[in-house]
Amino acid sequence: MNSDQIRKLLDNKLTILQQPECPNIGLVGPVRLPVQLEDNEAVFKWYTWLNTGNSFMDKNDILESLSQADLASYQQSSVLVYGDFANSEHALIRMHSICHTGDIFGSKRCDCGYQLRKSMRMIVEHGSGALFYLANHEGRGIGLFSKSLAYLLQEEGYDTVEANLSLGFADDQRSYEEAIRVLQSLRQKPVTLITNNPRKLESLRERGLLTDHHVSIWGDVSEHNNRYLATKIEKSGHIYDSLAETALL
Ligand SMILES: Nc1nc2c(ncn2[C@@H]2O[C@H](COP(=O)(O)OP(=O)(O)OP(=O)(O)O)[C@@H](O)[C@H]2O)c(=O)[nH]1
Repeated sequence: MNSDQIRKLLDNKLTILQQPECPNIGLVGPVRLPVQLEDNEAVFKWYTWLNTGNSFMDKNDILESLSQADLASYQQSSVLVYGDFANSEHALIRMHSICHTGDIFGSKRCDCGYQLRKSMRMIVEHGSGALFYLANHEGRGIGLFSKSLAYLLQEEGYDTVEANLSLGFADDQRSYEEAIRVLQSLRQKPVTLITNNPRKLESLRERGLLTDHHVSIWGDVSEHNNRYLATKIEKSGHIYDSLAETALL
């Protein structure tokens, strides 16, 4: 197959998202993705995206530069879409920040792995929604290497916020801008966010993308993560509600 044929095959699965004064984003999908969620199999529509870092990159530029771009060294974010996400009246979404230790290894030092699996089940049970998996958010945006250093400081008594600050970072370095652009390309109606984090809510609210409520997600509390969770509430302003109260008791 020659390169023209390859381009033709991929053409309608690759979309360029353009916005004034922002780099183009190449969005690929949907790719059919059957996923095992405990006893149930759910079929998601999976999209990945690439911030081209160059506002003039088009589909051809992206395809032509792929093999030289070393994309494996710079992880890409993606989104799992479920149901009739574009048109449904009510859709649940989760903006999930990557957590190598919690999501992949099942680390008990945080609640990330629990939140990832739980929110996927919630979206499927709800019938329509999307889980954004944000690959440049590791350690609240400080990266995996720095997160391991932060963990060592935490073992010496620092809390999550103090450890980030001591390494020269802000408490939370994350931006939701890219994910919001992708969200807007997939759905125009407001969404309900699964989160306890007021900064996530504010990022979407200021764009008029939110319904007037959110769904909280607390759980998997243990001796290993109770200080981490308490710091979220006490220092990062995570919303303490009846679900938090029950989970953290
Ligand atoms: N710096 C740092 N990051 C951590 C630590 N534990 C977990 N994380 C990161 O914290 C982030 C948690 O992401 P989320 O669960 O999406 O976000 P959240 O701010 O807790 O908000 P919600 O879960 O939506 O309420 C992930 O990027 C983890 O890698 C830690 O001890 N230090």
